[in-house]
Amino acid sequence: MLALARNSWCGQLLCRVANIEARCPFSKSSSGGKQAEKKGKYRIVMVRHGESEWNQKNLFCGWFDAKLSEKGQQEACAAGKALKDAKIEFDVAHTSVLTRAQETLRAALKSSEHKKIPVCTTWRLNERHYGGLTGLNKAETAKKFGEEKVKIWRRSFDTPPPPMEKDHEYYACIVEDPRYKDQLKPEEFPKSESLKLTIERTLPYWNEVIVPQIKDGMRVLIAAHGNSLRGVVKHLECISDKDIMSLNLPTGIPFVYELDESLKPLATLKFLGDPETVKKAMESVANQGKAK
Ligand SMILES: O=C(O)[C@@H](CO)OP(=O)(O)O
Repeated sequence: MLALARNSWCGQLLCRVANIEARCPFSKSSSGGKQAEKKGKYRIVMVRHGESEWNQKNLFCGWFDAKLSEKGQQEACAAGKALKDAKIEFDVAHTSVLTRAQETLRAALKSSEHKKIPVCTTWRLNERHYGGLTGLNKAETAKKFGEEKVKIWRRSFDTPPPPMEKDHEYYACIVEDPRYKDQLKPEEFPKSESLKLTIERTLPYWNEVIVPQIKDGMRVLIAAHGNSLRGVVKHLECISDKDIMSLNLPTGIPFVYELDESLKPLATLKFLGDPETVKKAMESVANQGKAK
C-alpha cells in the first residue's frame, strides 16, 4: 500500500483501501444536451486554485510555492459562493502541498459558510514540476524559443520541460521545504514533469484514496492545479494524448462531474460559472504562452 496521505484520518482510510481498477468507458457521445443535467449516483467537484502572484506575473510556477494574488483570493471566494448557490456540500476535501491550492480551498469553504471538514494534503496533487523553466516569464520564453516550443512544454502529453538542476535559483527552496519531509526523499523529487509523469503520480492517489471515498458515499472536493487536474480530467473522460493539449482549466471556477456507479462521468465537466466567462478564462490561460 502506498503511503500517500499525510493526514492520519486519510491514512486510516488508506489502510482499508485495496487497489481499485481504473475504468474509463466514457465516450464523447454520451456528453452534452440533457445528459449534462442528469444526476449521477456519485458526484465529484474540483477547482483549480485562484490566480497566483506568479500567474499574475505570467511566470512558470510548478512546485514554486506562490501565494494567491488579490484577484486569486476573490476568485476563491467566488468559487465558494458558486458552490453555495448550487447547494453543493462536502464531507472531505483534498488538496496539494502548495499554498495557492490550500488558500483557495480555505477561502472557498469559508465563503460558502461550509461546516468544518477533514482536509487531506498530498504532494501527489501538486502542480506539474516545471523543471528549469520555473520562474521564467512565459511570454519571454515564447519570444526566445518560439510559441510552438512553449506550447509543447506547456501542453504536450509526454515532453517534459528541461530539468531543474541543483544550481537552479529555486531548487533549494523546493527540495528543502520541510512540508515534504515525511512525503519525499531528496532523490525522489522530480526534476521536471510532463503531463504523463504528473498523471503517473496523481492517479495512485485518485485510485487508492479518492475513489474509495466516493464509493463510500462521501462528497469529495479537490482543490488543486491546472495540470494535476488536467490529468484527472483526462483519466475520467478518456481524453486522447492529442486532445488533452487543448484543455486549459481556468483559475478559481469549480467544475462538477456526475458519475455513475462505476465512476464513469455521465457527461463532460460542468463549470459552475457563466459559459462566456469560462470560455474567456480558458482562452486567457492558453494565451499565456504567446509571445507578446
Ligand atoms: O506555471 C504553472 O505552474 C502552470 C499553472 O499556472 O502553468 P501552465 O498553465 O503554463 O501549465
